[in-house]
Amino acid sequence: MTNRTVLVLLDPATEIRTSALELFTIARGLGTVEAVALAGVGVEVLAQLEAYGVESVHQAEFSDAAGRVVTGDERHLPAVVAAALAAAVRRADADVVLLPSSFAAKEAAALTAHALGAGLIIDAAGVSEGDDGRIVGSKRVFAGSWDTSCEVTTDVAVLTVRANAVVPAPAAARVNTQTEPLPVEVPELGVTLASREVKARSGDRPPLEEAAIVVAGGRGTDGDFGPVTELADALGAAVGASRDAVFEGWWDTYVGQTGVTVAPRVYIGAGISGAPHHRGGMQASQHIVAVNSDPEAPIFEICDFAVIGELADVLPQAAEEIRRHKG
Ligand SMILES: Cc1cc2nc3c(=O)[nH]c(=O)nc-3n(C[C@H](O)[C@H](O)[C@H](O)COP(=O)(O)OP(=O)(O)OC[C@H]3O[C@@H](n4cnc5c(N)ncnc54)[C@H](O)[C@@H]3O)c2cc1C
Repeated sequence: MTNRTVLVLLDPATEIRTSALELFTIARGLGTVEAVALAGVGVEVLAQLEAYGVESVHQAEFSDAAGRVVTGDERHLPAVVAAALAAAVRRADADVVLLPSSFAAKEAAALTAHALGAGLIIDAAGVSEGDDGRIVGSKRVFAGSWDTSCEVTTDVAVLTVRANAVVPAPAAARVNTQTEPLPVEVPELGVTLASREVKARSGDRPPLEEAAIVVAGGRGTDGDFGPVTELADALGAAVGASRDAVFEGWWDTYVGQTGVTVAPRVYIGAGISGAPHHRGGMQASQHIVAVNSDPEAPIFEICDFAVIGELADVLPQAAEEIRRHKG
């Protein structure tokens, strides 16, 4: 491992999400880890940064061109986040910037790379060091049909990394994280932020995009998502659906090429045929389990574990067994 500095975006600064812990875990394998926060971090956040081996945190302090302090929601606009990241890279002489793969973070990553003349990889499923010491991002493309490795040839590499790329793990030893103010001038935006609403997460289920396990139901449920949600809750999984199931009004969010793209550790598709449009949004999953009553269903061609059977029989049995093991 060469002596490089890796910056990780920490947004929000008030809590540490699993996606940030995954990025810190990846960053430790690449070099010295530092975080960039869009506000001051609290004691609890600092304790987690110490546990994950983050040597320092650059706490952005925004001001406008006239020197007035900026503390509003515009701090989260991609152009403003990019200004903070670029300032942090210049100050820390950093080599790598890691961000999660949310839509806003991808835009911020592109703007940061543009400002720094850096190489950019979006939606990496893994980040490593190549034989020549350069940063390599691996990703699945073309609806999961190709695995690619991209080497960054510029001095600075900016990458957004998909959720579940690694299992988050604390550092072998805690560090004493230093906090440092990072003065950032908010750029000329050309837009005015009218409102920003952070959506409350529904129930106890993880968000579909980030979940380590996803259970999805299709037309084969015939409108009864009870067995799907029962298994999901036994596993602590997110619930998804096929587009047809959503168009029938049986669920609200669908997985697929025109829906949400997921790449969990385990994807369970129940009563889903595995049409190309659906596969495009889930084929990058690490393990695919399919439950279908038709032995000829196309989803069986891409799954790791196939269950031929009625989902109303199979899923409750699986949920029961999981609850028993947990108990
Ligand atoms: C432009 C475009 C974009 C699209 N984008 C998407 C997208 O992003 N995501 C998406 O999902 N779809 C998308 N679609 C639709 C897609 O092509 C398929 O029509 C859809 O995915 C099929 O949904 P399904 O698998 O639930 O239904 P079906 O194809 O009808 O499959 C149902 C399956 O359930 C099985 N089954 C039936 N009863 C049972 C039972 N009791 N127990 C177990 N199994 C059972 C059947 O054997 C069958 O395999 C798109 C289509 C178009 C035209």
